[in-house]
Amino acid sequence: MQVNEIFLDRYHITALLGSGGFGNVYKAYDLKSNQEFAIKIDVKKRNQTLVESKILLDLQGGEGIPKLHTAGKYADLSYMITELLGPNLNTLREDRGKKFQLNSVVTIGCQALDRLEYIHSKGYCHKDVKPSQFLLSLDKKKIYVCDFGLSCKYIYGNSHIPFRGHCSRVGSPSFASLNLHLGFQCSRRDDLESLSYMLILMLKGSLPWNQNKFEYAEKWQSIYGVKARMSISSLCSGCPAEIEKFLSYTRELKFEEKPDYRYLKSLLISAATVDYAPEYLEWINLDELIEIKKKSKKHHRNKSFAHGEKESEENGSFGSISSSQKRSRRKNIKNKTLILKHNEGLKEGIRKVSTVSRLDKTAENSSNEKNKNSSGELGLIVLHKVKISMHRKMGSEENPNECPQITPSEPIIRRMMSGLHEIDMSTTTQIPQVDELTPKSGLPQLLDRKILKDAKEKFQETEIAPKIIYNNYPITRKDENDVSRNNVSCEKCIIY
Ligand SMILES: Nc1ncnc2c1ncn2[C@@H]1O[C@H](COP(=O)(O)OP(=O)(O)OP(=O)(O)O)[C@@H](O)[C@H]1O
Repeated sequence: MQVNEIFLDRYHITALLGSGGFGNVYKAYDLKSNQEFAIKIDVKKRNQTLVESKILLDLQGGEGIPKLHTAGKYADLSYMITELLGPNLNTLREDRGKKFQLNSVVTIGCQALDRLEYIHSKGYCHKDVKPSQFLLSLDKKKIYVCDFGLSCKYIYGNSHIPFRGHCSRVGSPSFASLNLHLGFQCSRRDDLESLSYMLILMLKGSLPWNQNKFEYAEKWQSIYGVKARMSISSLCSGCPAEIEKFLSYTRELKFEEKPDYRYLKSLLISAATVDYAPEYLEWINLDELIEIKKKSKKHHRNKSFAHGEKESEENGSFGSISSSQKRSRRKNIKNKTLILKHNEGLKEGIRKVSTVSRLDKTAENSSNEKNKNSSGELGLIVLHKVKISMHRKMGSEENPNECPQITPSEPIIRRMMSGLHEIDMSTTTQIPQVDELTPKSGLPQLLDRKILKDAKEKFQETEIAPKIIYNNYPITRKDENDVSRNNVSCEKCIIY
């Protein structure tokens, strides 16, 4: 196939987009529909593209999965025609000085996790996770995953495939998990370990085992030697600590274990800088980002309406809070305070808690944006840093009306202490009740000294960072430095 040829009497080949182990991918203009497509042609004549198109068909409908237009055989070549996408992350990385900014890596990582979770939910492992398999959408705002040529089923019906050794090693050795190097059967964990290496590469600009050029025959062995010997901390040196945790977690997963995608995502979010904006990608300018956020807010609002939630449409309204509270909220933004404030209308629990946080200029703009449009519902808040801590005391003698922090109710603390990983704050039973949060009630009855003491010890002696989920938004991060005398433990959260 050559550029300028007409394929199937219909597709004018306009450029070669990429070529890999199995075939070439071309950009083509469809003379019939006047649309552009990507055509993958199996130059090795092994029908690999047909196999891939069947997997892609199974995955259709998932976010960030390229739409399959058609597939078939032409002479002895198999081909697959899909939605045209933008550049892959590896080309982009090379063009941008080999690295991406931390916050871009967080967005890429979160979206890649979503894509992998979706693929896994369909019973497949991708098996070749690396930056060149992740493509940007044409507007460069979203990450797609492509190339299912090596993908395989890990689950049939409800049964996980059995563990097997002595498997042939395929894919890219640079991103292969240690278990793939050892010839172990691929399962979900391997995709995630590969994703860890991809994140490290995007943050650091190189991987230690790629310093030397190895011959293909010795590549798997030589790379394994470096990868297996190197400690996780040296491999992740220069990266946020969360990346180290990310890699450790993925390496510790058992063959059949279902990965905790939410936990991994919350690690990434915690690694971001304070001014992180969801969906941030360094090549998108700020105006576009605000547009994306507005759209997602609108989407969320529509969803809230669909669930029958009442919403104030008044501009500048914060739901049911009073004008003095609005003023104080604005003041807090101005004063750069980081406070989770409660208001009088706590009957609806955490939904009525207004979050005030001033992080930086971007965050402030976003806060104002939110002030104009949203109902003050926590799930809608973007770019806000929130502190949720377990306080013995609510308010203070001098200012009893001030309620600087939320006190999780006893069941929440108990669940945290029992080592439970997730605390779902979106269900009413777990939302702190009015009485517990009313400053006048003084010490919340349920939080007795013993519970606080035990919880404190538990948090200090272990590395447990319980996840607080609100409306499916993971909002957790344990902040070890923030354990003050009166606090049991503090969770620094980013709600996104
Ligand atoms: N839908 C698409 N739109 C635009 N470019 C694409 C598309 N699909 C693939 N490409 C480009 O072609 C490259 C190779 O595609 P793909 O990974 O599917 O082929 P492959 O032969 O399996 O490659 P490899 O052996 O390197 O994994 C991608 O990295 C990407 O840059």
